[in-house]
Amino acid sequence: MNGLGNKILVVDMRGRKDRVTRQAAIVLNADPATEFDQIMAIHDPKSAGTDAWIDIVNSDGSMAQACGNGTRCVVQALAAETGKKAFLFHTVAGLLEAKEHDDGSISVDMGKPRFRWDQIPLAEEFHDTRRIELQIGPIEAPVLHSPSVVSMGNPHAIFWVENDVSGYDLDRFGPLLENHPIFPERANISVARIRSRQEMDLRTWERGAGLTLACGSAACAAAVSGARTGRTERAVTVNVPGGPLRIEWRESDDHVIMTGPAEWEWSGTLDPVTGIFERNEPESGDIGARAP
Ligand SMILES: N[C@@H](CCC[C@H](N)C(=O)O)C(=O)O
Repeated sequence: MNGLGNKILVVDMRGRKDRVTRQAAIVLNADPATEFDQIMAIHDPKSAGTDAWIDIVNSDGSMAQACGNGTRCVVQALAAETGKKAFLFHTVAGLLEAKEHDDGSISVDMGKPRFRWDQIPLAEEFHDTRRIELQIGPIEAPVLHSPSVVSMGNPHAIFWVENDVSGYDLDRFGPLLENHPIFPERANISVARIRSRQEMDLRTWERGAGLTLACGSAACAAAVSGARTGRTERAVTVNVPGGPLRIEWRESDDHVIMTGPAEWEWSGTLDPVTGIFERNEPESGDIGARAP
């Protein structure tokens, strides 16, 4: 599936006790036919009242705590299978409520952002995470500097820029910043350009996945950071290379709600241990399969 071009493999692990292995992720990502940004592995629920436990695996085989676009894909797959519209998922980061709307768009409650330096986490204490001392490029004329940092369950750094976000060499700076010692668990690195108090453009170098066409949790992180630094309102459109996402940081309960599309592409049979994969014929009726 894809969520605004974020390439997601939704893997049905229900009824099994094992998990998708790191080896399977690496094997799948090495094949252009199955390369992906994230795997969303749907497991049987671990607690009453929830619909599923979700494991999130990046294309380098590392585990992630949040994936906004992938969660929308899971909602669409399960909604197509069950006819249900509303879901409650469990991940390592906690509970996630999500629903499919009548127009096919999907909203995910991404929970509360966390701002404390040790929640993100950062390697050293910063009192104000709206702007931390971090820069890349020549000292006198840094290319990127002073990001806002926030956890949406996973760590994000948002660098505010003045120029077109596509002009920044994230292929080069992304890996350096992702692995900067200030981020002990690495971080997702984004550049954001404000268009108005209701709109911004965003490009993201994802931890464990590299440059992607969309990163839902980064869009939430940017929206929250925009509002927190006085750049934007609490409800914004975030344009990522794959298209727009609607983000609202609700005042009533501090939760961040992300709304956008998901799209089913193809299906197949996967051995989640070895990564051996066989693609199904189109229209097989597997979970998520939709009539064109
Ligand atoms: N594409 C995702 C984020 C996936 C996880 C991230 N790379 C991490 O390791 O934190 C999204 O849509 O949020």
